[in-house]
Amino acid sequence: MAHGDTTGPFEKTPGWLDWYDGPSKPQFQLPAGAVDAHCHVFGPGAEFPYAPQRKYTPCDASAEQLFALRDHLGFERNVIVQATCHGADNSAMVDALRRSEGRARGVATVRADVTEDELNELHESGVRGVRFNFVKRLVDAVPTESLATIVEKIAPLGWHVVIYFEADDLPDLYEFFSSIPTDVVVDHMGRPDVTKSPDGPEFELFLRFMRENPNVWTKVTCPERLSVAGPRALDGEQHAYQDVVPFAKRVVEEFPDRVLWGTDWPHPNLKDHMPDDGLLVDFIPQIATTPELQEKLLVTNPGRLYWPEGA
Ligand SMILES: O=C(O)/C=C(\CC(=O)C(=O)O)C(=O)O
Repeated sequence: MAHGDTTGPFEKTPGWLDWYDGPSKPQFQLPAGAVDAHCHVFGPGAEFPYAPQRKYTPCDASAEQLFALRDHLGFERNVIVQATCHGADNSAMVDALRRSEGRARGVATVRADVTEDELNELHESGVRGVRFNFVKRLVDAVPTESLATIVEKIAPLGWHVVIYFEADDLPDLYEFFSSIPTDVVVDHMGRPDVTKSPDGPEFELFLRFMRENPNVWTKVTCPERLSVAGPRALDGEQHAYQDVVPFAKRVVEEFPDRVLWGTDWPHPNLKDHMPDDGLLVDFIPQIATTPELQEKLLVTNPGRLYWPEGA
């Protein structure tokens, strides 16, 4: 695939899977105003170099390519999340926000010594949150004291905190997460092990975390990352990732006003397969089964968090 060769001066991580070229048109018609609330841009590396401390080197995935996918799938807007391969240099993401003509908001990575001026500039470009990543293969650990400093700095701007962790780590992080006073958005339902029961103790802890903390939201995203048994969103499959459905459906039904959905394009670090993004959109009606739930998941909820002033 041609796009996989465009890494500029960088060499991709061996075995890297490039994003899917020529995705199908979804059969599911997205509601007007739908937001892809979790996606990334990578580079292009020749223009926005990847960070020296990165744990992976992706293929390029530019703002233009993201916006073309948005239009193809039928989304109106994007939330672009800073990817760890760019470290705390948000310039590729900010450049994409500036080019989006108000149709994208961002989630940045910042360090504890970030200044008020820098935060104001990020805000002006469309950033509305910061991401704290606890996935060990992606980042080196940052002390929670530094993260608490960041929270103090971003709270006056009305921003929220996106947290990315694996289910095994929730017990240790539960108290810290519960202490965050801003809105908190959990990536990918806290990455449950879907070979376990959705009614078992591991997922119950995550549900309890959401019940006890009304400021906590979650993205019911990444079935392609969480699924073990498939089937994969390829070759026209309309019932992909059955093993993830009970988890995501349960969350959508219990917390309809605190869920978000996104493609996760360009799907960093998938090892097994690269999904057809059109078929990924067709996953949505399996987990949000009524027009009311779909409207909240795709339009109302991301609107409240990222465009509270109105579209
Ligand atoms: O795209 C995601 O959400 C998941 C990622 C990558 C990531 O978070 C990052 O690079 O910042 C993953 O599990 O490798």
